[in-house]
Amino acid sequence: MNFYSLNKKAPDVSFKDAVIKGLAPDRGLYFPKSIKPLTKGFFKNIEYFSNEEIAYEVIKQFVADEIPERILKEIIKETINFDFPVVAVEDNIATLELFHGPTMAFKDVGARFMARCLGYFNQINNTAKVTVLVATSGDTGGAVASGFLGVEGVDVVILYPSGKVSEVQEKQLTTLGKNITAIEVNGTFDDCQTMVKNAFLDTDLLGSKNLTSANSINVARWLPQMFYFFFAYKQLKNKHKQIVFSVPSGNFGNICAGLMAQQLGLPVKQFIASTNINDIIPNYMNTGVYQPKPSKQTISNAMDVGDPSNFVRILEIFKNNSSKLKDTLSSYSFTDNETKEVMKFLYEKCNYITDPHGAVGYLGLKKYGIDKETQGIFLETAHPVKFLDVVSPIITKQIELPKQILKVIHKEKRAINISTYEELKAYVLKS
Ligand SMILES: Cc1ncc(COP(=O)(O)O)c(C=O)c1O
Ligand SMILES: N[C@@H](CCOP(=O)(O)O)C(=O)O
Repeated sequence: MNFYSLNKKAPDVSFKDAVIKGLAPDRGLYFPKSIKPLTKGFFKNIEYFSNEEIAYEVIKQFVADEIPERILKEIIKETINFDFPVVAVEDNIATLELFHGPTMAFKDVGARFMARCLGYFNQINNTAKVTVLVATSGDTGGAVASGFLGVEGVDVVILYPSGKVSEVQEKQLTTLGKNITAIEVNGTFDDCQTMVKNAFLDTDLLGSKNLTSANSINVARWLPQMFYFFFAYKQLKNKHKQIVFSVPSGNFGNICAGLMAQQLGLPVKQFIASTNINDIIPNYMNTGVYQPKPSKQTISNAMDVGDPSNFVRILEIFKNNSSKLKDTLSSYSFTDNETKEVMKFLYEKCNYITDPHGAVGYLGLKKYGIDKETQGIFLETAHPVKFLDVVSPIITKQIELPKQILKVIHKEKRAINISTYEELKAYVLKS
């Protein structure tokens, strides 16, 4: 399968080249040339497929023959070797828990898949060292650090906004060492993301380094995020109800993967992009004007994004037809107070502890309105333990630290402080 740049000023590339480049030379995101729906038989029999078989069916057209079937199946097996349960929360509302992986956030799936694809391509090409640049508002960094730790021939540089990630998130991305370096940026997530994008245009860097991105910019990070929408569907007892997914959204890669799953034939009535007060897309849906803004700090910090990268991919799926987009996508924004109130409600009335991002997802379903003909599913995108300072006072009890967190929480943070792109460039050039 070939991929084209959404800026339409760069040549088409194969899956392998899209993964190795990350971003197209014209700064556009790559998008698949075609999307072929899966067969009716696949959906009819989905309950009888293992998660690995489902993931293989979903991804194979995009990877095509660039990774042999046996190796792709092995990559998938290693990527998704944990659970993705759908848990009932109240009548007609369930949550898809995406936090059972090594860093307890949904990013583990994309990061592990991409690390293995890149490792395979490096091995067959005998490529010189690759530098993976990644910007994080919280969870991508930890997942990429864990997914790429010790991968031969790959150095990872993670940029994160100083003082704007949780303690657990910071430990996950700053303590692993080896081929992983953390850069603490005096700025916002958007500043980090802009620095990463600038690096891809910098001829000095491109001349001396093989750079790629492990943000959802990269198709091997983004596309596997389709898998768990199918895993959720497989688990639904009543598949005749109308399905509504609410996806807590920041950079919009995850919801865009859900919309891709729908293009493959997954029967979803509506997607809801639920955001915190960083409301660029809710505003776009109301006004038709895309107006990026500096991001504001919230308790759902991983969604503090003021210029979501993937919205261009969403527009492309709908061929820029805003009425078709509105038929399928709704988007609502919620304040921190609303989020805290609903976290308390869910704990006290439904006996379910959400993290602040999942809580925003739940609020989205409530605002949309779920009746008895509908099955609402909100994505619980990270484990509440990643946000102890927010969650503990709300539920007024201690949460036990799981083994994944105990592994890093007492380790020493190591990060390089920078404020400008020039400092990043100097670091990458000398590394
Ligand atoms: C816990 C959590 N929820 C939601 C999001 C938003 O996801 P996306 O950036 O794909 O919209 C993130 C960021 O990746 C996250 O870490
Ligand atoms: N919310 C993200 C921001 C980066 O998103 P990505 O999916 O493009 O990597 C984070 O947690 O870092």
